[in-house]
This record gives sequence, C-alpha cells and structure tokens, in this order.
Amino acid sequence: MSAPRTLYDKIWDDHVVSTDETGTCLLYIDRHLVHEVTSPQAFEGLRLAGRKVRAPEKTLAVVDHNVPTTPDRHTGIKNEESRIQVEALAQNAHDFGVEYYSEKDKRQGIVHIVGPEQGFTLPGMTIVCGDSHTSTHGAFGALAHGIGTSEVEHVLATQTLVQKKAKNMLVRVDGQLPPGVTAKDIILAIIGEIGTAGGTGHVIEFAGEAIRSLSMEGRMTVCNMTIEGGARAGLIAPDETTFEYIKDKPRAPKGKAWDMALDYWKTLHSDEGAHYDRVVVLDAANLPPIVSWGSSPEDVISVQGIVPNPDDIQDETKRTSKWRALDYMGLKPGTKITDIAVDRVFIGSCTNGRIEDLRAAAKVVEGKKVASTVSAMIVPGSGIVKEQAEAEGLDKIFKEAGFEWREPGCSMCLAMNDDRLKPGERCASTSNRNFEGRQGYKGRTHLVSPAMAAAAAVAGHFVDIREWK
Ligand SMILES: CC(C)[C@H](C(=O)O)[C@@H](O)C(=O)O
Ligand code: SF4
Repeated sequence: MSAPRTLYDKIWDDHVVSTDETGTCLLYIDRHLVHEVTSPQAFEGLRLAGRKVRAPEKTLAVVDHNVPTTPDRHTGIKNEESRIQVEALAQNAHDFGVEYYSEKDKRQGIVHIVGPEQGFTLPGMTIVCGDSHTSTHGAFGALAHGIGTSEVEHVLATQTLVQKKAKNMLVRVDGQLPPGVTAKDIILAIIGEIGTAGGTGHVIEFAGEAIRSLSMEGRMTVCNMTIEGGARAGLIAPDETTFEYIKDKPRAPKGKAWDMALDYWKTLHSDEGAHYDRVVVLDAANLPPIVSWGSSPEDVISVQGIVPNPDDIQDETKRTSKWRALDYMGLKPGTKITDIAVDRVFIGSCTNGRIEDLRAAAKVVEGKKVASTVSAMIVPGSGIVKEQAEAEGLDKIFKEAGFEWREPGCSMCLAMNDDRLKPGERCASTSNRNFEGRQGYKGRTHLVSPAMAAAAAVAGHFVDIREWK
C-alpha cells in the first residue's frame, strides 16, 4: 500500500512532468484562462520569439477587468488605456488561434465565472490564469494557481509551469450554517482567524459538513478568497454537487467520456490518514454575518460587533497599521457596525457575482426601495448569469427597488474601469479586497455577503440580516 495522500498530493502527482535535484517540478497544465490585463506582454514575447501557442484548445480568453458595464457599452470603450488592452486581447486571440469571448459575446464575463459555467473548469485538472483569484476553480477539486505574466508566456508556449510543491493545510468547517449566514461569511471568518498570511506556503483543502453542504456557487466563493488568506490555492473535493453542476455544461465530457471522467473524479479526495502540515477547525453554527471594518480582509467582525480598538493590540507595528486603517476608513473604535452608514452598494465580482448571489440579494430587496442616501448597483458576473437572472425576473426586482442593472465585468471590484468610488465614499461590497484605493482613490470598502449588501442598500446602513423582515 502506498502512503495515504491528500487531494492536493494526488492532483500534483498526476501532473508532474519532471523534478530536478532541488525539488522544483515541471507541471503539466490542463487549462489556461487568459484576460486582457496580464496577457499582452506574454503574447508579445511569443511573437518576438516566433513561437506559437502550444495548446490553443486548452486556452480560453475573455475580457473582464477593463470593459464598461453601462448599457451603452456596445458603442465602444471611451477610456483609451482600457480600449487598447481590450483590443490587444482580441487581436492576440485571433493571431494565435485562441477562443475569445468579447464584450459582445453572451458568454463573456469575469474569467473565474466563465470557466466553470462553460465546463472548461473540471475536477482533477491543473488550471492557471494570470490572476490571483484563479483559486476560485479549486471549488471543483482542481489545482488552480494564479500566475504572473512571464509564466503566462511560459504556459502559452509549453503548456507547463515551473512549480515547487506547497505544504498541505486543512480547514475543516464542522456543523451547519445558521440562517442568514453564507459562504462569504465562512471565508471572511476563516481569514479573520488565520490572518492574511495564515495560508502562506500552503494549499488549503476546505472540508467538513458546512463545506459539503454548500452549492458550487458557495464553494467558489470560499475558494475565491483563499488567496486573501495567503495560500497558494484552495481545494474542495468533488462530489455529487460538483458532478451535477458540471453535467450539462457546454465543454463538459459527454457520453462515454463522461463515465470515464466520473470514475476518475470519484478518486479525487484525500485518503484516510493523509498528512496535513496544519489543521484549522471552525464551527459553522457559531458564525454570524460578517462585516470588514478595516483595509485588510482579516479586519473582520460580527455585524453585531463594534469597531475594535487598535490600542488593545500588543504588537506595535500591527497596532499602528490598524490605527491607520481606521483613519483611512473614517471610523472610531467602539462604533456599532450597524450604525455605519453606506453611500454605495456593489453586488458583483468573481466572489459573489453568480446567480445564487443575485437570488439572495433579490430576496432581500423584493418590494423594498434602496435608501435615498445610497446608490446601488448589481453587476452580473457573466452574460450567462445576466440572462438567467432576467429569465427569473430578478432584474425587475432590482430595478424596481432602485438598483442599477449592469452588463458583466469586474466593475467596481477594482478601479480599472469607469465604475469606482469617489474619495470618502463608503461602500458595502460583495467583492474580495478592501485595501486602500481598491475601489477608487480614497474609497472605503466593507466586505460583506450579497444578502448583507442588499440589506444595507435598503436600510442605508449595515443591518443584521438575521433580523430582516
Ligand atoms: C488585474 C489582476 C492581475 C488582478 C489579480 O491578479 O488579482 C485583479 O484581478 C485583482 O483582483 O486584483
Ligand atoms: S472581479 Fe475583482 S477579484 Fe475577480 S478577477 Fe475581477 S478584479 Fe480580480
């Protein structure tokens, strides 16, 4: 009998092409997702070296960060820099024979939402993208890494990646989530617990009853933010929920190929007794809805809590940095979270821009109105999500409540397109990053779940979704 292995060990072993004397490996890459921000120099490198893309059929390109999300976007991109990046990807995809979803394609959207919904993301695969939130795809039991631009070029040219193996970490979330508490709250709580460096050097496998009970959308939310916890990647073993999600997706294996794939996928779980270098255990039943108060995703607290006092922190560097965060956020220690008023609400991003997220938000706002002091928008994560939401009438619910209903893209998750906060504006956001300037110069971000963001839009301040009527 061979030694028991973790899910990470298994996928790793199945993809190692060669190992050198230092332990550095060449890994075979099954899928490569490409967006406009991190690919122009990579394609240029290929061009200069006279190289081709090694496996165009394993590569998929889509624009997301720079595309406008306003209904008039078919008239073209006004911002010069954004337009150049988007045009470059279109040209590169054409020149190198890579499938490409432009902003006019219904399948366009945020790269990490598009991959899974096309069945491009499958269990057991190695998946890369020049984007840190590639960890999202780990929800399918795929080993999914974010990579840099020079690595994008390497993968385009060779379909391999140079990697050293990371350590194994297990995060087990036992029990069942209480009503009103979501996958977003799970991952925010985990990051609050382990800190933004907590996963450094590790691949995190998420397991336990609460994780198993999550839908694929919820699992993607959890794996998406693994990167905010410092880990190389996040993983969840595939199960019936996974297979059910994948089954009819356009690029999923069909017929005999499906049966064979399923046989393999069912072996993709950690063996009994497999070794983890670190184990963290949380109890889902104790989790509240969570709100971030500072400028790091580890700065989190229960919605029933108060803004903490940095003076209670022993470590001086940390104390100074948390004071700075409070100053940036315009908050005082002791303020009740539910007394914090918001100016903007953003529901979208690769963390929470999927259909289930929009359903959760719509349920909260149905028949209600966005507060007069708040400007709020919903940005579906992809054209497919948008179409599904419209088929269910969610767009009407949102529009009647006073939300803007936008076209798909990264939007206000990061200030790289026209959607951004003005200096001093405070936003309840379903995205994943809250560092200074992330959503716009001097903008203030509070990370929350879709239901919590929706409730804040209506109330004008944070409210405990568990008490929502
Ligand atoms: C622009 C891109 C390289 C970046 C990332 O890698 O994550 C972006 O998606 C982000 O979320 O900050
Ligand atoms: S939605 Fe945000 S986090 Fe996701 S890829 Fe786009 S910018 Fe990055």
